[in-house]
Amino acid sequence: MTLEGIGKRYPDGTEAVRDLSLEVRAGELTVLIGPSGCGKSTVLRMINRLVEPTSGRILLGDDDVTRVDPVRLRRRIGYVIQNVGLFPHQTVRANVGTVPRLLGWSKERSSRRVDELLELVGLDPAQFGRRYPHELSGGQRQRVGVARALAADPVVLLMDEPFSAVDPIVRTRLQEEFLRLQAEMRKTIVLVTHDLDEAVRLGDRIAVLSEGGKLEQYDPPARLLGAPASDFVREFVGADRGIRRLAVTPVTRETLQPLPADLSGLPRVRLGGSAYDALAALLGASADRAVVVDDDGPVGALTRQQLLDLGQQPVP
Ligand SMILES: Nc1ncnc2c1ncn2[C@@H]1O[C@H](COP(=O)(O)OP(=O)(O)OP(=O)(O)O)[C@@H](O)[C@H]1O
Repeated sequence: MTLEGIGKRYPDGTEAVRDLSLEVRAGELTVLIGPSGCGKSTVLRMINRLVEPTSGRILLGDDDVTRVDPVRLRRRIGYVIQNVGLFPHQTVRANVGTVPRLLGWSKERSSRRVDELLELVGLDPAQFGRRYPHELSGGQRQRVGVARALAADPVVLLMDEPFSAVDPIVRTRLQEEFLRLQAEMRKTIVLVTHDLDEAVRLGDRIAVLSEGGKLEQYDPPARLLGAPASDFVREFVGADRGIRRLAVTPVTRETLQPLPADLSGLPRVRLGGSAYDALAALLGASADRAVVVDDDGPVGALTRQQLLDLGQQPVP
C-alpha cells in the first residue's frame, strides 16, 4: 500500500496531515507513532475513508482507494479500535459474523468462519459464542474485535490503539498472542499507538510522525533506536533507547565467548533470544555472565558488559 502525498484539512481549517508519503510493505506490521495530535488516527482513517483525504492518493496494489466505493472498501479493510466498538446487543457470534453477513455468505460458511476465528484468537466458540460483549473481560472483548476485523480475510488490517484499554499485564499477553497470530497470517497491518514499547515489540517498521503528520523517520525498530534520524526522534525514543534496543537485539553466535569450566550458578539464556531477556536473567541471578544454550545444550557464554555493549553498537 502506498500513501502518496496525502493531506487532510478539516472543515474548521485544522491541517491534521499536510503531505505524507509512505510505503507500507505487504505482509508487514507498520506502526504509526508520534505525540498526541500529530495526525496518526487521521492517517489511519483516511486509509479506510472514514476520513476523506483533501489531497493525495492512497494505492492498494494498483487500486486508488480514494476512488472506490467507501463501503465496499471497508469490507476489504479490517479495522480494530481502542474500545473495540462491538455491537452491545449482539452476541459474540453475531459480532464476528458482521462482515460475512454483509457480503452475503451462506449461514454455514459464515458459521464455519466464525468458529475458526474465535479459535484463532483463543476463545472457545461453545463457551463464548453466545455471550454478549458486557459478559466478557476487556481482553476477551479485544480478541473478539480482532476476530471480527479478520472475518472476511481483509487485505489490510488497521488497528488504532488496539491494546491500550486493558491493563499492562493483559496488554503484554495480548501483544504476544497477536504476534504469534501475525507470524501465521502475515497480514499487511497498520497500527497506531503512542506506546513506544508496543511499537518496538510489534512493529516490523515504525513511522515516527510529528505535528501535521510529518514523517520524521521510517525504519525497523533496531535502526530507529540505534540511529535516530533527528533531534525530534532522539528525544521521542528517549534516553533509555539503549535498553529498548536490547529488546530487539538477539543473542547471536558471533557474540559468544568460550564456556567457563564451572557453569554452576550461572543463568541460562537461549541463543536467538533477546539481549534484554538475557540481561534480566543475569541481573536476577546476580551473575556476571550467562550460559547461552541451544536445543543441544550450552554453546558459549556472554558477559554482562557484552550485553550492555549490544545496546550501544553502531547500527549496520
Ligand atoms: N473532525 C475534526 N475536526 C477538526 N479537527 C480535527 C478533527 N479530528 C481531528 N482533528 C485535529 O487533527 C489533529 C490530528 O488529530 P488525530 O486524532 O489524527 O491525532 P492523533 O495523532 O491520532 O492524536 P492522539 O494520539 O491524541 O489520538 C488534531 O489537532 C486534532 O485536534
